[in-house]
Amino acid sequence: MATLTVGQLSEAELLKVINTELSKAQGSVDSFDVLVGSGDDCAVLTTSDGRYCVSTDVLVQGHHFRTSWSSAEQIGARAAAQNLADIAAMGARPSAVVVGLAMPTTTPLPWLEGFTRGLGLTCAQAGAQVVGGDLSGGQNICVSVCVHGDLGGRDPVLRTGAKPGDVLVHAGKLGHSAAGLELLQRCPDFGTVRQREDMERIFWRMDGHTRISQELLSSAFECLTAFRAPQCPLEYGPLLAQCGAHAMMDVSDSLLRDATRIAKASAVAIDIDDPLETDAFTGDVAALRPLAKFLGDFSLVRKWILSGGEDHGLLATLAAADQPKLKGHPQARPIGRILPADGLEAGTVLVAGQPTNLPLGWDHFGN
Ligand SMILES: Nc1ncnc2c1ncn2[C@@H]1O[C@H](COP(=O)(O)OP(=O)(O)OP(=O)(O)O)[C@@H](O)[C@H]1O
Ligand SMILES: Cc1ncc(C[n+]2csc(CCOP(=O)(O)O)c2C)c(N)n1
Ligand SMILES: [Mg+2]
Repeated sequence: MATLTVGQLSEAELLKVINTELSKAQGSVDSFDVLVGSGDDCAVLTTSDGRYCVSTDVLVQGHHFRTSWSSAEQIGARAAAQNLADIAAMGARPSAVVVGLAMPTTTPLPWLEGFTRGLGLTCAQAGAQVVGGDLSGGQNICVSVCVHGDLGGRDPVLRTGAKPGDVLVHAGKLGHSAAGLELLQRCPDFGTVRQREDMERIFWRMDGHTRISQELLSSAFECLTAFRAPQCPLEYGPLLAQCGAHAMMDVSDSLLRDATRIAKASAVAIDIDDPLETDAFTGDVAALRPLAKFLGDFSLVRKWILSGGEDHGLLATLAAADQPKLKGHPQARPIGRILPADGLEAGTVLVAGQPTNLPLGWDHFGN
């Protein structure tokens, strides 16, 4: 039997499909923030201290994802993850999400089910509930997510608070998503990969001479997964806030570009350690090196870490005296320091004390 497309169902029938997936995915969410959920003109929310963090992020087919590169579940998970990361970046806990979805009538119904499942499960894992949305037809798939967060009585951690003398800390992965993107751009066949072992024959087709090691398969699969559905360590947002973070944001465009944003907003300069010369980046370098070696260019590791985006780790600045509070939380590692702007333009970002000519990272309009 041919697969149904969304154009063969009415909007009300599609909403039933969506709600069935959401109730399966979200059964475990403790929804004390949600006074009225999906089904009316608005949801009604509450927070523990009367304040909300609110943010929205748009994902456009061909610009943020391709259906030939990622499964529907992964696209749903990515849509949730990059929004949830913005809430964590304020030091808050995500509570409720609304989702706008435009799609062509030819979209297979299982795609809608998978997308909803991926989004619902990723929100549920973060303790957030999908409380509504909107459906529309469109030429391409376009997703717009709006996320709300609860500060739990703490002050929000802004981009403006970095102080000279602070330590620059990052929690999460760096460079993985950019490496996954590079793999897909160089060889779109990687879009068909569902498990690690599927990669071996594709690497063989690319280069039958190189021995395909287990390290290469793991490295490539980890990067591909990070690109398709990034995993922000969301719990580090409130943790860093509790430890006294002065400034914070999630790294969406690149470490260099987003550090520049904090530096400009806080009127300071930032010096990032060289990823290839300091222990802080050992995990990222080890994961990225086999893939860079296969692609024949070890300098890609440095470029992916510094100029690659979309891992959605948390970049924060913290007084040096507060850094020991992060002991026992290994994902948060010091990767640099905040300098006074004197003698340097505010917003300057250095790498190992030197200006860098690496690309600043993603810009939708300036690339
Ligand atoms: N179209 C818009 N209208 C009004 N404000 C906007 C618009 N686009 C972005 N902004 C605001 O500009 C600020 C900077 O945006 P930026 O894209 O750096 O933030 P972000 O949402 O954290 O980015 P990312 O989506 O990459 O995580 C944010 O406060 C954002 O809400
Ligand atoms: C098909 C495809 N091509 C290129 C990219 C790379 N990309 C798109 S947006 C972005 C930065 C964050 O943007 P935003 O601030 O909008 O979240 C990056 C690195 C991709 N994800 N998918
Ligand atoms: Mg952000």
